[in-house]
Amino acid sequence: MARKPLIAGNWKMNLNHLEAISLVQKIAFSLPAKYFDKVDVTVIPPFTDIRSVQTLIEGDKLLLTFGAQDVSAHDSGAYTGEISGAMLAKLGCTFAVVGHSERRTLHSEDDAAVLAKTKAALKHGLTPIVCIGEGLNIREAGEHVSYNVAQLRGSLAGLSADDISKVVIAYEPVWAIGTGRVASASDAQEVCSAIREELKTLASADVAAGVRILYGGSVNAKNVGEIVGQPDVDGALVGGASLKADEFSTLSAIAAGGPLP
Ligand SMILES: O=C[C@H](O)COP(=O)(O)O
Repeated sequence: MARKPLIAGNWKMNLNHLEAISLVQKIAFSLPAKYFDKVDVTVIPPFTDIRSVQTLIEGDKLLLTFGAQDVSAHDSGAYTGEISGAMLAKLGCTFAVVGHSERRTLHSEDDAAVLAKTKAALKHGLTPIVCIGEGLNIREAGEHVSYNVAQLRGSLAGLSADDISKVVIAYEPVWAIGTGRVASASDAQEVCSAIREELKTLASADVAAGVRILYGGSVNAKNVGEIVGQPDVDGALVGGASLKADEFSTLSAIAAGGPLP
């Protein structure tokens, strides 16, 4: 089954709302409509930028989509600091990242918490980008495949095949995030292929064939081509390189199969 590549730019805690507008304008300017037939491109700004990004994208009818870096497991109520899926959906978000390794590590989010957020995203019509990935110790012990499969099972536990068909999975080896140390294309393929195999068990072969699996970790315009050229890698979750308009547009164009902007 043909899967349209997805390039998602996770800005993390960078750029205020004015800087956000400027970056989205630059990306949109350098990626004309023809690219969007072959690649989906989304930006994932901080919560405080989302309204500005929405106004720009909807007002100018840009073909980019946007999403959030996290979503509350709760719908509403006394959860100071949290943002609900309903709020994000009302803002027009397409995606919500859940279980990013920085949330898992810095905010002690375990698979159960990630599952709850995945369910909340789905409930409100958002596409969860469910992140999994091993640390360096696991990789060096050669246990990365079983570790990622276990994290996948925990993060999707009990979801119906229909729900699983609506998620995006992002494989992000923690040792490759923000380090400049990118996994080799075959490393990425090994784990992404194991993820797809497990999705067959968790859902069905048809569902597994349709789910997009991204790689994340030091992706840039130089390495994206080889990575997304792997049979089970359907795009990238991009951190640092998504903050540079030229780099992000170029790597999105490469994922679309060209031509370069
Ligand atoms: O969400 C994105 C990933 O954490 C990758 O970040 P990076 O491209 O800066 O390594």
